[in-house]
Amino acid sequence: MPIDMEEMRRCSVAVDLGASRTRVYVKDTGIIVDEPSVAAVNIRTGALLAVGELAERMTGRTPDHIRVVRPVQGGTVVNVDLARRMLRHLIGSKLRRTWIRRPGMRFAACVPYDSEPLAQRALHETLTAVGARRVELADTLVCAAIGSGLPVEHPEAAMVVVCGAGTTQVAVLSLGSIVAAETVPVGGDAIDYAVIEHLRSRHELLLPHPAVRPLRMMLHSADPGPAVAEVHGRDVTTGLARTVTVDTESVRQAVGGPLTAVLDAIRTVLRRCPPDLVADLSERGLVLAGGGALLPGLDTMLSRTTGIPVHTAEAPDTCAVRGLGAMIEGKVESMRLDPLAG
Ligand SMILES: Nc1ncnc2c1ncn2[C@@H]1O[C@H](COP(=O)(O)OP(=O)(O)OP(=O)(O)O)[C@@H](O)[C@H]1O
Repeated sequence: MPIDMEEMRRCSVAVDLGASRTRVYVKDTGIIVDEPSVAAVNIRTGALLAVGELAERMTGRTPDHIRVVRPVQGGTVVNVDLARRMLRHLIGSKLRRTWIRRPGMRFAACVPYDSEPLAQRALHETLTAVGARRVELADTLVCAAIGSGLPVEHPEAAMVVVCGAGTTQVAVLSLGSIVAAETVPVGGDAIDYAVIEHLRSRHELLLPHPAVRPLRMMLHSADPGPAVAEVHGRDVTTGLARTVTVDTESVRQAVGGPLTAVLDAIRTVLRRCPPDLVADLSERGLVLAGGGALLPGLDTMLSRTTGIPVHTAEAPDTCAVRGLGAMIEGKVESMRLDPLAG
C-alpha cells in the first residue's frame, strides 16, 4: 500500500483500531486514547453502557441483558456502528465532542498488511461516521517499523515482527516498501489461551483470563528450574474453587505451540528475501513490536531459534500508532522514489 506523505501531513488524527486496544494520536498533542476495544451494551434497549477499561472490567460479570462486545476482531471492524459509538466516546471523553466534528478533519489509520478491501472499507466507514472528512490508510507493519525507530526509507533491510492480539505480522522492509511479509493468525491471545488450555487439560482447572498474567511473568526467569506459582480457578468436574501449583517449565511448554507458528512466519519471510537483505539482517537483527512483544523471554527465544539478534522496541504496544503519529506530524521523509531529471 503506497503511502503519500503529503496527504499524511494533512491529517490531524491517527487511529490504530486494534482487536485488543484502540489507540488515538492527535497532532501536536500525542496519544490521547489507549484503551481496550470493548463496549458494554444493553441488548434490550441497544444502549451503550460503557466503553474501554470500564467495559473490559465488566467482562464475565454482567447480567443476561448486558453484553460485553469487541467490535474489532483480527484487525477488522466487524461491527461498524458499535465501533463508531465506542470510538466517539473514547475520543469524546478526552477532547470536546465538538472537536472531532471540525469541518475538514482528516484521519490517518493503520490496517493489517494483507487486509481485504472490504475490511478497509469498514474502517473507512467507521472513521467517516466519527467525523473524518477524509481517511488515509497505511500498513501497520510500516507504521510499527517507523514507530520502533527502524530506518525504513533507507536501501537496507529492516525487519519487524508485530505481535498483536489476534495476529502476528512479519515483514522485511527496504526503501519504504515491504519486500516480503507474512501474517499468521496467532498473537498474544492465542498464547494466553494455550496457558488456559494447559491448566484445563493437565490440572482440570478453569482459569479466569486475568489469572494468566502472573503465569506469563514466570517466563521472566531464565532458569528452567523449579520456579512455581499458585493459581486459583474452578475445578472442571466439581465446579468448586481450587488452587494448583504450576511450574515455569510447563508454562514455557504450553506457549511453545503458538510461538512455533510465529517462528515459522519469520523463517518464511527470510526465505523469500534476497540474500543481500538477509545478510543485512544477520547483523542488524529484527525488532519486536505489538503488545505480544511484552511476553517475557520472547526476544531470547526468537533470537536463539533464528540465529539473528532480536530487539524489543521501546513501548512495543504503541509502536504502530506512534509511527502513524510521526507521519502526520511530518517527521517521516517521503518514501516515494521520484525519477531523476534528465
Ligand atoms: N505484558 C504482556 N505480556 C504478554 N502479552 C501481553 C502483555 N501485554 C499485552 N499483551 C498481549 O498483547 C496483545 C495486545 O497487543 P496489541 O495491543 O498490539 O494488540 P492490538 O493492536 O489491539 O491487536 P491486533 O493487532 O491483533 O488488532 C494481547 O493479546 C495481550 O494479551
